Amino acid sequence: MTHPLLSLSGVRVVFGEFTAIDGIDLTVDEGELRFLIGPNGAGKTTLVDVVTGRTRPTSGTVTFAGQPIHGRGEHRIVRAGIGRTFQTSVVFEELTVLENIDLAAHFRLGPLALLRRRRGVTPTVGGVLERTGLAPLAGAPAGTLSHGQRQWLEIAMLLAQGPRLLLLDEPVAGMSHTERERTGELLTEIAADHTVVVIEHDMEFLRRYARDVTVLHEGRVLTEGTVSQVQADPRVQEVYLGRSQRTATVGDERDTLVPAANNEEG
Ligand SMILES: Nc1ncnc2c1ncn2[C@@H]1O[C@H](COP(=O)(O)OP(=O)(O)OP(=O)(O)O)[C@@H](O)[C@H]1O
Repeated sequence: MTHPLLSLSGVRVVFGEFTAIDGIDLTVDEGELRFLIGPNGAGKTTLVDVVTGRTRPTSGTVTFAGQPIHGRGEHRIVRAGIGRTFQTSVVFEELTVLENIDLAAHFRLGPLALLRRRRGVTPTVGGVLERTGLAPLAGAPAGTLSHGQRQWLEIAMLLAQGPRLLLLDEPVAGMSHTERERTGELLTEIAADHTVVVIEHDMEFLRRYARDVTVLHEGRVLTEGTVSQVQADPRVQEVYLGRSQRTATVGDERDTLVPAANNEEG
């Protein structure tokens, strides 16, 4: 039986005169790999900001593992077991891969744990290095990593904090084909023992690795379902294709959904 790990109920976020999130109800069950999609400005990042305590909801509730967490600060939410990556990198470039992961592992435990930090590779850090394929690069300064390796380092830093829920913001943006494949495999593997929510624009990646998808539009949940179901939904096509007809420029394929007829799985 599945249990909701994360529940949002009636969440609204208003910035001045602008309503970025307009009454969202959303449930993510323990063990899910959920993709969150939607055109630019749909409210995806704001939603993640609300869950992670970066933005306080104007109204509504957020419950994690049965506890209300809306209104808690970011550090407390990390300690409760929610971790996120950002669109922009947060690694310390001059520190090695190992040092970055080690710092992240101690961050959740608080300032005293950081001060008492021992030299060497703890079992947690060693396990994360192996899992993310970064073990051979443990001694390399983070500043020397490729774009893909840096993204894996950020995922490794999250894993080192031992979260139950990971929120990943566009993990394959800017990656090569090979790096995307490796990231897809890594996400699938991480989802075997974590709950994972991924914001992603890359539709090829979505078709390949997504199970359940929630589509946001103008601060609301437009629809939810499997990749095939949401691709076949005329409202989803309208939102994406309507938008791309109005604003897309040549080469801007980020938000283009392939129509259902082209969906091999459908
Ligand atoms: N601090 C803020 N103040 C005012 N408006 C904001 C603020 N943060 C976000 N917004 C607005 O809220 C809307 C939703 O933004 P959000 O970044 O959540 O969308 P998104 O779906 O993540 O888009 P993208 O795919 O472009 O990242 C946008 O119109 C954005 O301009």
